[in-house]
Amino acid sequence: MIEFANVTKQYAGHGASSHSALRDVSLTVAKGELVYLAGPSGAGKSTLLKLIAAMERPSAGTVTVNGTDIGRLKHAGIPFLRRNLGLIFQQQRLLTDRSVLANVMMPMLVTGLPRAQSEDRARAALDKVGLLDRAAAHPLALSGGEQQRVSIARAIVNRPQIILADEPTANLDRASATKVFDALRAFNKVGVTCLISTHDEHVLDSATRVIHLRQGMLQDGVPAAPAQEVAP
Ligand SMILES: Nc1ncnc2c1ncn2[C@@H]1O[C@H](COP(=O)(O)OP(=O)(O)OP(=O)(O)O)[C@@H](O)[C@H]1O
Repeated sequence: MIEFANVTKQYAGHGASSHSALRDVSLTVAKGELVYLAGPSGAGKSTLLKLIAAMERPSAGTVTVNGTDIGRLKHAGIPFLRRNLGLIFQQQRLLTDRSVLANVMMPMLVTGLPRAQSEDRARAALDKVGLLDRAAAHPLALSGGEQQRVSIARAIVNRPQIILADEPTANLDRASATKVFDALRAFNKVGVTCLISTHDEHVLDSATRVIHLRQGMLQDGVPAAPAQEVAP
């Protein structure tokens, strides 16, 4: 379970007079939910996801992830938190000097899982995102959408309870974006909680839950329809 209670985030360098990246945000995401984050550029979507992953700390309020208070989490506790998180962020690009398979094996090798077992699980993950036949390829030989699906495979190999994806379909065409969202939805179907920021209207229109942010604040429900013209 993820809980934000009156969370404000102000980055260092943001003066007192400037706006906060998040302002007094309270929300709950239950285990197994699929939630999209929507809002214009700069609305605070990435900040919200980074707070869950302890990549940032709240300036005020509390962020709780599976009972852990992120604001009080010691540095040494971060790897334990992240073990339950599958992160799909722009900063975590694939390593281009090794194969797709090696990229997906990496999170398991760093936790000390034996190589043979890591390879089996990496192949199974690549199969789930429809890319097993590209295991030996190098990431740069793949399309943007395929690379993003490899990132998803890499994010889920350690069987996280929660997937956080920050605009996973930015710069992808419709067909590639559909495959990326299908892969994420498939993991949600087997019980993984998913939080996905996106501008993709296609996906937002059919979503069961969308959190709208604007200038760091939650917008309740769907944005209001444009004002009706009043007949003279
Ligand atoms: N590391 C940082 N230092 C200072 N300000 C930051 C930092 N990261 C984000 N901000 C500011 O916080 C606000 C929210 O940014 P954030 O990246 O969370 O928005 P976003 O909704 O994810 O935007 P986008 O859709 O463009 O990715 C913006 O005003 C941004 O400039």
